[in-house]
Amino acid sequence: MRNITMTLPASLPFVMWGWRELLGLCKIKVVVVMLVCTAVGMALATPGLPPMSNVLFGLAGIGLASCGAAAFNHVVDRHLDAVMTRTSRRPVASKRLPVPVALSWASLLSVMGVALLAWQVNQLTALLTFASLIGYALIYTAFLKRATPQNIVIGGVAGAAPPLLGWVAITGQISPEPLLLMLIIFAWTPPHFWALAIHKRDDYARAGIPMLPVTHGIPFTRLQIWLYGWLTVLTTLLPVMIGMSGILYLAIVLCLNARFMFWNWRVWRGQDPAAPIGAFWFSIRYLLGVFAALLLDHYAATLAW
Ligand code: HEM
Ligand SMILES: CC(C)=CCC/C(C)=C/CC/C(C)=C/COP(=O)(O)OP(=O)(O)O
Repeated sequence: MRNITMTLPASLPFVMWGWRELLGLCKIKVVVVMLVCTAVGMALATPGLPPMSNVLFGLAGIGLASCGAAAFNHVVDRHLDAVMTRTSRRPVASKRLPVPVALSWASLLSVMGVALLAWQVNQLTALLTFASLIGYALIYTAFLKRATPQNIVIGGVAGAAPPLLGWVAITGQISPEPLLLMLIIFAWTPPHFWALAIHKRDDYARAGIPMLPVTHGIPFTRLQIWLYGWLTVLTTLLPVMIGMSGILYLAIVLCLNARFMFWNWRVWRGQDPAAPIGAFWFSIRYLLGVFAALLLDHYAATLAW
């Protein structure tokens, strides 16, 4: 008895420390934004409210699988992460968390996420989520990231999947509308990431990762951000063109697009060294804004009926 009361409080800090490190593998903030995009995909899939059990189990399963994918990324990239200042303090890169523990955690989250989707949502959502997981954790992280400056463009397909996953979790089938939402995130990924890559160019060069600013230089990357920025803006107009969203969405998105392109223009001009990191942070608020506008417009139209 005495032993138990002694060991329990003594082991508590270890347990707490362990959970903090394990959560640190999950890229929680990125996953939360992905789940917002997933939830919007779910909402837009049906005129009224989507079935609550599909929403809850869908978000839980997709969230767990995304955290699992992020944890695999920490394991696969540990040697690269250790070299870059931005990532060197990560749990596996800094050797605070042993690789087998991180691998078990990544596998547990991934299996739980995909199994939950197959069991409580539908097979197609489970399959597409599994494909996104493999796309990010294996194809992007283990191969593309080290192989080509187009890594994030191709790998962006996996990151762009959340609205499709959300839609399929409700309807059980793939339709053009969620593919269009996916296209918005796909086009947005290069301005989102390359802005950060310009800011952290030396980090990527030191780690030998062929990101665009390293292989083709910063002026060329600035131009690509400007061009992909315009492509993103065009994709955000497609929901209106196909009658999926209305005037409220258009009004909000025009304002967001003006601000987004102002940041991208500042990056393109290349006169302000703080512009790339500013554009990176704005890109996240921009994406959240576009998806919030889709949601708002959808429910405003439903209420008007
Ligand atoms: C292949 C596609 C993508 C690449 C290469 C990429 C890259 C990155 C990188 C390198 C960071 C910095 C992370 C850090 O400092 O820990 C970041 C941050 C972030 N990304 Fe992305 N990203 C991608 C797709 C996405 C998608 C699809 C979303 C959401 C739908 C997203 C949302 C975010 C958010 C919210 C942050 C800020 C995290 C924080 O505050 O710590 N990203 N991204
Ligand atoms: C199931 C599903 C939807 C999976 C998607 C999983 C997921 C968390 C994607 C995030 C995209 C992202 C942050 C890429 C950066 O990786 P990086 O290795 O280039 O960045 P880093 O250097 O910060 O690790």
